[in-house]
Formats: sequence, structure tokens, C-alpha cells
Amino acid sequence: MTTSSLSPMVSFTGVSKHFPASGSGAAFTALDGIDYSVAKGSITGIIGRSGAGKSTLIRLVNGLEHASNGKVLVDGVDVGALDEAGLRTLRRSIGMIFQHFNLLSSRTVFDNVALPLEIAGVGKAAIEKRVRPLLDLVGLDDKHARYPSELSGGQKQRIGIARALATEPKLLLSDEATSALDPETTQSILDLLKTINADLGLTVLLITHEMEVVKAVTSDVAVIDRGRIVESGRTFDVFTQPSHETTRALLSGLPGSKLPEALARNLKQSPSAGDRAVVRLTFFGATAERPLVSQLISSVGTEVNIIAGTIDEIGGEPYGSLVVAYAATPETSGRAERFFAENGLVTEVLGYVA
Ligand SMILES: Nc1ncnc2c1ncn2[C@@H]1O[C@H](COP(=O)(O)OP(=O)(O)OP(=O)(O)O)[C@@H](O)[C@H]1O
Repeated sequence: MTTSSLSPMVSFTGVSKHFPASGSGAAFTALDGIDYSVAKGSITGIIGRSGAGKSTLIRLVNGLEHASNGKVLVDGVDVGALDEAGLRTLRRSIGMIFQHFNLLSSRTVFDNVALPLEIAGVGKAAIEKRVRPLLDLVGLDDKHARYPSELSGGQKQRIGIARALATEPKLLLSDEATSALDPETTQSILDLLKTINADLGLTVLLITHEMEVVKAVTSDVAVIDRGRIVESGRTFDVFTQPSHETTRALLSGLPGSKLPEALARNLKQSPSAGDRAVVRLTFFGATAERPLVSQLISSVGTEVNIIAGTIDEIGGEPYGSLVVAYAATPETSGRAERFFAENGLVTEVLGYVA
């Protein structure tokens, strides 16, 4: 069964969030008509520029904020209709991890992980039974008597994850959980999230400004821009064929997407006589196996420069991206476009250079 055939873990229907004016601050619409579903069992990423509304969206899920309009359902439960007791129950079914870990420095590792269970009124013996396997799961059972100050950033996040899992949630919210970590530690935390997702069937909803993280770990992604979802779908599809300007801008920092700086600086929107067109080609599956470059050169019948290129994979699916430049005359452009269409290549004209 695919994840999308299940009822969603989270659904937003017509959700808006308006913050009223306060003091010197003007009223602000942080979310504006969000319709989106997070599939059960998925690892879904929400990406967007700073201030786009990502944190507000995630705070609606655990009831820390309330929607001004529309409905937020978590596993079918209408979050906006819950009273305080209902919210407490909901929050026990949702784990959360944070950029700065939010561990209590005065508590040992064990006691940090035990905290949500103590709050839920779980007895000592049951806490012992639950916490040690969790510490084992995150690979830190040997650190149970240590204090957060004695741990590395990656270890602190592992404890944050163990704590988030203590009440056996069905949904894990991650707010920039790897943003304070170095790339290697980030990778190990992402591997842990993938394991938890696969082994425990936990749905993960993460917000991040790190496109590498989204690429490495998510199955689905939604792009938010000024309070609206402007693009969403399978991460592979959105990342290899972004349709919205905001998505393209967010992805432009990924290795292989970056143009050499001098070229990027000199890119023009429209060609002058003698200019070359700079075009990104994206290819998938069987296309990736064909000798495209030599075929392109013989089809276009002129010099084709390769400017940047990468072969990579998203969620285990390979794709390639190649940036080429060729004379921007009507004849060559026509021949190139025919070649791209005949070979099913996804293309984007990035601009023109002299
Ligand atoms: N309590 C509040 N009162 C007024 N405005 C708010 C409040 N909370 C958030 N906002 C505004 O709503 C917008 C969205 O904020 P939000 O924190 O959701 O963005 P974000 O995408 O998570 O940004 P970042 O990546 O910088 O954390 C921002 O312009 C922010 O100033």
C-alpha cells in the first residue's frame, strides 16, 4: 500500500492565521488559505524563506496556535475543537524536536527522556522500562547518567529524539532539528529519523531551510511562500522539476545547481546578437543512460559547452542535471528544442551570456 492511499496524518483545509495588530506591530496574515495533507508514514518537508509561515504552520498542528479560519485535523481529530484536556492528549501523540534541543540542563539524560512520561503520570517502573530501550534506540544507553552539558550537539539531538518518542507518538514534528549540526552529524541524525520512520511507522513533518536535508530524508515536500503553499508533491518531482520561482530560488544553492559565479553574474534575461543560451537539462531514469551530450552536439550542429553537471539521487531515484550553453540563434535554438522534446528532457532556459 502506498502512503498516499491512507487517510492523512495531518490535513489543513482552508487554513488561515491572522495575527492582530499589537503595540507598534501591524496586523499580519501569516497563513493564507492552506490546503495540504501530510500522508501517514511519510517524511514530509515544509520549506520556504524566512518568515514564510513554516513555524506558524507547525504550531497549528500541536495546538500552540489556533487557526483563524479553516480546519487542522491530526489523524482525523479537529485540533481547533479541542479543550485543554484534549490538547494534552493530542500533544502526547505528537513528539517534537528543536534546533537547540531544549534539554533541561539540571536533569540527567535519563531524566530528560523520562520527563514527558512523568508529566503523563507514568509510574517509575514503567518509565525505567520505556526509557532504557529508547536510549538504546538512539545509541546512547551508556550516557544515561550524564548531563546535557557533557554531550555533543549530535548526542543532544539524539536525546531530544528519544524524549520526543517517549510517549509513543504517531507524529514527529521537527523544527530545524539539524540546523545547528555539522554535515556529518546531520547525516547521522537524518539516518536515525529514517530508521524511526521505517521501523516505528512514525510520520515525520519537518521544517528546515536546509535543502540538502529535504533531499536526503523526505518523501514529500511542500513549498510555502508568504503564507501560501505554492508547490507540493513528491520530493523527487518537486526537486527535479520545480515549477515555482520560490522553489527554484530555494534549490539554487544545492550542489550541482549552482552556476559558476562569474557566469551567474553575467546572465541576461534576453539575448543580444552573438549571445549563447544557458540551459539546464534535467534527465531521469532511462534518459540518464543515453549518450545525450554527443547526440545534442550532433543535433544542434554547433559548439555546445558544458558548464555544470551533476548526477545524484533523491530517495534512491537517480537523476542528472546538466547546464549547457550554445549559440542563441533561432536555428540552433530550434534544433536544440526539437532535440530536447524528442528525448523527453526537462529544460529550463536560465538566461543568456555573451
Ligand atoms: N505571534 C505573532 N504575532 C505577530 N506576527 C507573528 C507572530 N508569529 C509569527 N508572526 C509573523 O508571521 C510570519 C511567519 O512567521 P513564521 O515564524 O511562521 O515564519 P517561518 O517561515 O517559520 O520563518 P523562519 O524560517 O525565519 O523561522 C512572520 O512574518 C512573523 O513575523
